[in-house]
Order: sequence, then C-alpha cells, then structure tokens
Amino acid sequence: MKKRVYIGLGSNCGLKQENLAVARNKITELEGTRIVKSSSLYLTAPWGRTEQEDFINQVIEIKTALEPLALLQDLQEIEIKMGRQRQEKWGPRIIDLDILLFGDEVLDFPELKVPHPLMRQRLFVLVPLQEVNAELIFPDDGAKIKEVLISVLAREGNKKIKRV
Ligand SMILES: Nc1ncnc2c1ncn2[C@@H]1O[C@H](COP(=O)(O)OP(=O)(O)OP(=O)(O)O)[C@@H](O)[C@H]1O
Ligand SMILES: Nc1nc2c(c(=O)[nH]1)N=C(CO)CN2
Repeated sequence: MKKRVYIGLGSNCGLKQENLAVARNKITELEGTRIVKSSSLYLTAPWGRTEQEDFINQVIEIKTALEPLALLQDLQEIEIKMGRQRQEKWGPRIIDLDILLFGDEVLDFPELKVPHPLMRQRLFVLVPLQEVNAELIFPDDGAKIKEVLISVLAREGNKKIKRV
C-alpha cells in the first residue's frame, strides 16, 4: 500500500529555485514514487541561524511504496549527489529534504523522527503545508494544521515568508 508522505524542501545556496526543481525531478525517479501536489515556492527568512541567506522553501505531497527508512536514505542520497557538503546544524545548504509526515505514522528511530520534531514551530513548513492540505491533522496529537499555523502566526507574524 502506497503511503501519502509530505516532504519539506529548502535551499539557500546557488540557484535556489533550480535546486528545488532538480530535487523534485530526482524524487519522481525514486521507486514506486510520484508527486501528487506541490505548494508554491516561498522566500523565507532564515530560521534558527539568522546570519545566512534567505531560503526558498516548498512542501510536496508524494505517494510512495518505499518504507520510511528507505525513503530517508534515498532523500539523503539526493542531497549528497546534489553536492550538499557542510552538515553544520541549521547552516546554509544547496538542498535540504525533510520528511514531515509519513501517512498516519508516528516514528521514533534514532535517525528518523516523524512528525518532524520542529515542523510545528516553522512557518516555512506550516504555510506551504497548509496550502497543499488545509484539512491536515497531526497523527500524534490530533492537532489541526490551521490551528497550529494560527498560533505560530500570532507569535511571529507572517512578515518573514513571501510567496514567489
Ligand atoms: N523527519 C526527518 N526528516 C529528515 N531527517 C530527519 C528526520 N528526523 C530525523 N532526521 C535526522 O536528522 C539528521 C540531520 O538532518 P539535517 O542535516 O537535514 O538537519 P538540519 O537540516 O540541520 O536540521 P533540521 O533537522 O532541524 O531541519 C539526518 O541525518 C536524519 O537522520
Ligand atoms: N527559512 C528557513 N530557515 C531554515 C531552513 C529552511 O529550510 N528555511 N532550514 C534550516 C535547516 O534545517 C534552518 N533554517
């Protein structure tokens, strides 16, 4: 059975929009995998480490027959093939591919936590995710995406994120 999976894409080095396009192409080449929906692209201020270039972010919904750890491995291979080198935490990167949600699964492997532990705090994830699926419910605590987004917007405002 294929699972519905949400992936967050981000780039803040080189040709950012093109990097995302290349990554999307490589994702469609993965075994038993297709892209169902893609959000708009968003220009976002850097989160976490603020002294770096703005990011382009996007969320895609895929259907995949891959198991979670196989998908993680394939995504990491794409990152490496695209030339991602420095693994500095929250630092600049050509491409970053995060598994946000994997069907209704709650996963706690050492190398893979799903839902992605920081996604609820990140407008650069929540805004495009809501665009792709406005009715989404978090599988771990039943929270609604709209409510999570409203509470982060109330804290931070939405000046830091702009559709491109
Ligand atoms: N849901 C997930 N999606 C992708 N990687 C994950 C996930 N959960 C845990 N990881 C682990 O996180 C590790 C670090 O990932 P990465 O280098 O992309 O971190 P980062 O982008 O600097 O920070 P962040 O994880 O906060 O976005 C990966 O090697 C991977 O094993
Ligand atoms: N706006 C934005 N900020 C970030 C991003 C990102 O994709 N977008 N990724 C990071 C590394 O995890 C750290 N900070």
